[in-house]
Amino acid sequence: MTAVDKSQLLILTQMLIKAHFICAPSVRAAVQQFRSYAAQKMTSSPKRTKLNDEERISVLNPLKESGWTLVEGRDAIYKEFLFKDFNQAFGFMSRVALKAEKMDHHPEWFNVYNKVQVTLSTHDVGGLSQRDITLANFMEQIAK
Ligand SMILES: C[C@H](O)[C@H](O)[C@H]1CNC2=NC(N)=NC(=O)C2=N1
Repeated sequence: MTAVDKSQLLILTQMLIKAHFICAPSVRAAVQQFRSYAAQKMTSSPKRTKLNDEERISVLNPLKESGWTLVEGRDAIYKEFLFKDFNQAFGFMSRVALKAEKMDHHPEWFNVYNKVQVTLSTHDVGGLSQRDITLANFMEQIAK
């Protein structure tokens, strides 16, 4: 390596170090933002498109066995949950509410004392989507 090469290399290295210190915090913030956006998309935001015929059979049948029914005259599913008392019912609703907010997908529901009646449908697409299935399965998990 010639002397000129060495000094050029030194200047370039110094520039890179400077650039790194100037850019690093904002780049790191952007990378962090992208990561959490991607994580959110992957973990808690299934697609908001109508279920196709195949999906209807594979994902709806298990829910039907757990007491979910198809709503008449509307592409939605329904279930009535019964708890020991209001405390249990409201605890259930609180946990579902946090999940719903995370998913940006909200149940239609009605509560009196120990009873919670739930209807799930995706208004944006005018029918059932994977989000309804995910939320219904979450309710099944925590109602046990
Ligand atoms: C603007 C906002 O993303 C939409 O209104 C979301 C909110 N929560 C929702 N919840 C339900 N159940 N269906 C939706 O289509 C829906 N859309």
